[in-house]
Amino acid sequence: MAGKKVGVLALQGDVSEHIRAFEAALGGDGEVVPVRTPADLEGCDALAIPGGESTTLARLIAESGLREAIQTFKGGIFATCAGMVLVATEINDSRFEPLGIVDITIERNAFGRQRESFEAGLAIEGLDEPFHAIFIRAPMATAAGPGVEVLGRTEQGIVAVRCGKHMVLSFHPELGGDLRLHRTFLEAL
Ligand SMILES: NC(=O)CC[C@H](N)C(=O)O
Repeated sequence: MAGKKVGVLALQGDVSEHIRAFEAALGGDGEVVPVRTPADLEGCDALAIPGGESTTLARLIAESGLREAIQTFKGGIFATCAGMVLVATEINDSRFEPLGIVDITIERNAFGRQRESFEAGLAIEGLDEPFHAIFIRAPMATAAGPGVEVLGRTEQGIVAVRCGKHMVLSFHPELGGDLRLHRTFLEAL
């Protein structure tokens, strides 16, 4: 994973947390850059799409001209929470079209009002110890296509998947200081 360049979509959401987490995971070997335009994405090996508000992010992605640039991006995508909604092929919200990059069907805010926010020790495929996962108004996947590997689920549904170089998570690994998933992602680039 030497010398990788990671872009973090910097239009809305918890951008600085993602930048800090990837800087820590790279440990000085590589660089992390904010992505606001298609030109910023050029030369990146990966793009992180942070949590935030997916309806707003979808609008800002379209306005910045990044929609097509992300759809044709050859690197790995690390999508969390609202990012998970955005990369999906299908969502239960007709207000915007997701990017259609990872073959998953998404239910937004899937855990209901009483559980807007919760934390859970989650078993994840490939990790020896459970991952302390922080969920904030999280989506979940109700279905995953044939090319998609399910890495983790709760009683309600799928919360972590991989698809080629992409890693897609309902929760927020950029909060909490556990960088195992960042490292797994970077190693596969
Ligand atoms: N923390 C988050 O990213 C929440 C995502 C939000 N519920 C959405 O669908 O946009």
